[in-house]
Amino acid sequence: MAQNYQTGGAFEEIPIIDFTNARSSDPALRRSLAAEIRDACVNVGFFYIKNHGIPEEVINTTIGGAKEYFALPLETKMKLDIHGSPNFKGYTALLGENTNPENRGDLHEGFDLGWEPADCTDDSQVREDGSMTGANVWPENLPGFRKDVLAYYHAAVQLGLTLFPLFALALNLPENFFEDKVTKPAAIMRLLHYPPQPARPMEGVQGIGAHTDYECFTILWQDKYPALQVMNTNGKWIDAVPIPGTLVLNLGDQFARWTNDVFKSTVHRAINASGSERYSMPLFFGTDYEVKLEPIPGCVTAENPAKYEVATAGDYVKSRLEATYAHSKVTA
Ligand SMILES: O=C(O)CCC(=O)C(=O)O
Ligand SMILES: [Fe+2]
Repeated sequence: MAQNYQTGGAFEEIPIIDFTNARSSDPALRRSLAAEIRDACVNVGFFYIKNHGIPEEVINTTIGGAKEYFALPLETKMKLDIHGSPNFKGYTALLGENTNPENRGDLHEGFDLGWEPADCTDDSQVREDGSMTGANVWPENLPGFRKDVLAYYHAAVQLGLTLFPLFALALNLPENFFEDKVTKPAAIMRLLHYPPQPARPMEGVQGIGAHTDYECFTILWQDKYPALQVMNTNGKWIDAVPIPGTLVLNLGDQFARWTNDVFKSTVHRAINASGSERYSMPLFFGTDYEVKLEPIPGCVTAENPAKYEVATAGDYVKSRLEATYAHSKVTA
């Protein structure tokens, strides 16, 4: 059935959506929340989640661990260099990543991990179901770091799983439409540290260059220092100012491809001009590796003909990650 996805003009602000009713047993409340989500996804591609349900304590402990980790000597951190990882896990040094090919490198350092059980202490339980999965790597001599980071990872994954039925409703699909497509979600989490941008930054260097995310959606925690900016359809940068107690959600390219751009994957960047050290934690929520991103029913119409080649979700993300890290790859 053809659907009418009305889009408004260029957005000037990012909506705040209250998730108190996300798990309500009342279908009318879930539907009303889905309608708000739909508006945000069709017009903005970004929204804040209020009452997201992840305890502050879990967030604070994980960020405390991130600060300790990034304070380690560079030499120690480089032992887990992401360029030595077959599955994009481990440490990215300053300028080690280049999200916008027109730039020269991103002024942040990062630590990347994927799924493993919350209480994992060895690698025997690691899942092997696509080339981005497989063992995480962990720093030595940081007691509690693995457990603390995994506590946030699993809380954010649970929040992500709550979102899929709402996205399905937002697309006028049955609530369980995505259920069999996220049985072992390819969710990649990053800890990010942005040093203050110098007053006169090197040309082509930003905290993170203008880009779209690669997966279905990203759940982002950001600290109190403003840096994130989102581009509206007029090419104007809109500040995604930190709002205490909220998370930022943005859609990525998997969803844009899957919905034939009915859901927007919006360009964004971060520039830390605050003068302070800034920390953030994105969790990129992809579907199962082998899911084919074929246009979702109702998203291809005479007015909105198919725009994308069908790709496998995992292959698509992998090719984008390879391009991101290629600029600093050390070849033997
Ligand atoms: O740190 C931020 O605010 C944004 C991070 C981001 O866009 C990303 O990692 O893809
Ligand atoms: Fe991003």
